[in-house]
Order: sequence, then C-alpha cells, then structure tokens
Amino acid sequence: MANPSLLILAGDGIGPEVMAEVKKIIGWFGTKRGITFDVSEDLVGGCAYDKHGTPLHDDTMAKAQEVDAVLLGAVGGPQYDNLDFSVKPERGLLRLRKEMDLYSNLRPAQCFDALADFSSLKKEVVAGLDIVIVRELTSGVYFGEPRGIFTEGNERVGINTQRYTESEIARVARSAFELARRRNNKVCSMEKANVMESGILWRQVVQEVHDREYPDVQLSHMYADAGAMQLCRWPKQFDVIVTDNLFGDLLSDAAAMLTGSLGMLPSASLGAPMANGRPKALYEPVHGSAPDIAGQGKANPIACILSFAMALRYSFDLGDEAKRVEAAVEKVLADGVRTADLMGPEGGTPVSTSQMGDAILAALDASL
Ligand SMILES: NC(=O)c1ccc[n+]([C@@H]2O[C@H](COP(=O)([O-])OP(=O)(O)OC[C@H]3O[C@@H](n4cnc5c(N)ncnc54)[C@H](O)[C@@H]3O)[C@@H](O)[C@H]2O)c1
Ligand SMILES: CC(C)[C@H](C(=O)O)[C@@H](O)C(=O)O
Ligand SMILES: [Mg+2]
Repeated sequence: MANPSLLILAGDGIGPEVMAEVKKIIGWFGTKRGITFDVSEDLVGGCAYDKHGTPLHDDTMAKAQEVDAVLLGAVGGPQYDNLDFSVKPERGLLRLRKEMDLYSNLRPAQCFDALADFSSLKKEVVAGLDIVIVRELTSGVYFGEPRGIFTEGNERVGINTQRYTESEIARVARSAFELARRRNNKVCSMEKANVMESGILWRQVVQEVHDREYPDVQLSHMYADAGAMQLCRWPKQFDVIVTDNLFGDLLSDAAAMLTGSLGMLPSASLGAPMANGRPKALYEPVHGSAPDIAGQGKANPIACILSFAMALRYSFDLGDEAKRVEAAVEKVLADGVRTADLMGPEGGTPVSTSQMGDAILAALDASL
C-alpha cells in the first residue's frame, strides 16, 4: 500500500522554525517506527505572495486537495500589513479552509501538570484541564456577503455579514456531539442568541440535532460573552464547547492562556470523508507567525508538534502513536525543559526551538 501523503506548508515567521521540529519527528517515525509518510512541501502566506504574487497558488491548492493531510505552520507578518486585502497572507489560509470545506476545527486546551503553576490563572483552576473547543471554520462573518468597505454619503462604511445556514450549523453540531460521546459526553453551545438572529438559529438547530440524534449527550447553551467569563472563572466545567467561527477564534486564544502559552495549543480542521475514508484535514498550531520572536530560535514548537499528533490520531488512525508523542511532550515538560514563553517571572534558562524538539525526540526514543 502507498505511504500516506502529507503536504507541509510551513508559511511565515516562526512557521518554518516550529515545522522544522515536526519534520524531525516525522523522520523519527520513519526510522524508529517504520511509519513513513510521503512528504511534499510548498508555500502559503507571505512567502507565497513574495514568489507568486498570491498567498496560495492554484497548484498548491490542488495539491492540498489531493493529499491525505496538510500540516501548516503559520502565516502573516507586518511586512504584508499594507497589501491589498485580497492577497494578504491570511487569505491563503482562509482559502484552504474554505475550498477544502474544513468546517470542524478542533482546538483542544489541555493543561499539562508541569505547567499548572505557570498559567496566569490559579493552579486549582487549570490543573487537569482538558477541554475541546469545536469552532465552525468555513462560514459565519469570516465569509458572509455582503462584505467590503463602501462609501455612504461622505463617509466610509465597513461591512461584514454574519450568515449561517441550518445545514452549516447542524454539521458542526454533529461533529461536537460525536466528539463528546468519545469524551465526557457534555457539549456547551455558545452564541449570542440574545442579540443576533444567527445566534437564535444556531441555538435552535443545535438543540434540534441534539434532541433528534444525540439525546444521550448532555447539552447546555451559553451566551458567548458569559462563556468567555466562565472559561476564565472555572474552565473545568466544560468538556466540548461548540461555537461559531469568530467566537471560536476569540475563545480559543483565551483558552490557550489556561494552558500556559499560545505556543501550546494545537488544532485539527476536519471536513467530510474523502474516497479513502479519511477526512479532509489540515493541522496547524493555533498561534500565528509571532513576528516579535521570529528568526531568533525562541519559538515553542509544541503546538505544532501536538498538531502532528492530532494528524496521527484523526487522519491516520494511529491513536497510540499520537499518545506516544503527547506523552513525550508531557515528559519533557515534567523534566523542566522550557522555551522562553514557558518561563515564569522567577526566570531560568530557556531552551531554543530546536533544543525543545531534540528533547522531545529523546523522550520518544525513551518510549521504545
Ligand atoms: N493560523 C495562523 O497562521 C495565524 C494565527 C494567528 C495569527 N496569525 C497571523 O500572525 C501574525 C501575528 O499575529 P499575532 O501577533 O496577533 O499572534 P501570534 O500568535 O503570532 O503572537 C501572539 C503572541 O504570542 C507569542 N507566540 C505565538 N506563538 C508562539 C510560540 N509558538 N512560541 C512562543 N511564543 C509564541 C508571540 O511571540 C506573540 O507575543 C499576524 O499576521 C496574524 O494575522 C496567523
Ligand atoms: C490568521 C487568521 C486568519 C486565523 C483566524 O482568524 O481564523 C487565526 O487567528 C486562527 O486562529 O487560526
Ligand atoms: Mg486566531
């Protein structure tokens, strides 16, 4: 049988730095576990714009549609801030999500014991935390029409449209309920049904899908602003949170800080099954290109490495190997290995991006 195929799009800023560590781990699986991937690489974001004048070349888009899974680093940077909106680096990522129809974005926030002291929240609030935010990723205000900057009278007006169809809500709700069944069987749906019609529909459809297909799952609803507050107050009340594209973006960055650092949060963006039964899939850290630390070897590669672990689990049915990677990460953290973002005010000597990758490789070796 052919090896599973991976397309690596490392992108901009710290993207290539953290992806270099993932490549080492992919190599480790080939030599030490006999699990070999056919890896190809291409450009996305600002680096693609620099070469092709577009943040995602059509050939790259076509390759992404063909492979078993895409691994992405990060896109963006201040040097691209003044580009026309249509060619900004972020548009490359949004095109991948939309054209691959990756409607279900799983963003787990798990607090490793070794980092519980390091979170900006109290240890008892975050210790043992293990929640997943399921963010709708292909619709809502990110893609709704009309959109643009128009002139009305003698002033400009900026317009974006929050738009959700019933079927778009239903399919991401199903994905959240399915996930909850494999975890602690609880879903909390977040919207603003108190001020938005799209929020009213969201709440109704999630409830209908629940009552019809998942009555065994415990479902609650919360306004997204209250949800943000509850995430900081007592995050362990949640198991799976399902929410729209924009609220999911904000809530998942907030959840990142529960785990200690944005450099810790992985994600899987999943779509419908392909002909081979695997879901369309893209895996990426939740963080961005971190221009403030790019090129300095300071970036934490763990979010990107854990995103690869999610690929092992969700695309390649290698849950035990995913656990092996997660356990290796847990071990190096327990051993006190820290990149700069994981250093507390008491200080210490941080390791570099590649030293963190090497420590995780050593822990993988030790797991054999
Ligand atoms: N998926 C993506 O590609 C993605 C996600 C978010 C932001 N962005 C883009 O990235 C650029 C910068 O955005 P931003 O500064 O708002 O967000 P960011 O996530 O890049 O950085 C926010 C802060 O977190 C730190 N940080 C992020 N990842 C880290 C890591 N792995 N290790 C250590 N520290 C880390 C950064 O140094 C910075 O201080 C923008 O162009 C934005 O559009 C891209
Ligand atoms: C870079 C940007 C398009 C993206 C988003 O807003 O979805 C990012 O913030 C994320 O969380 O993946
Ligand atoms: Mg974001």
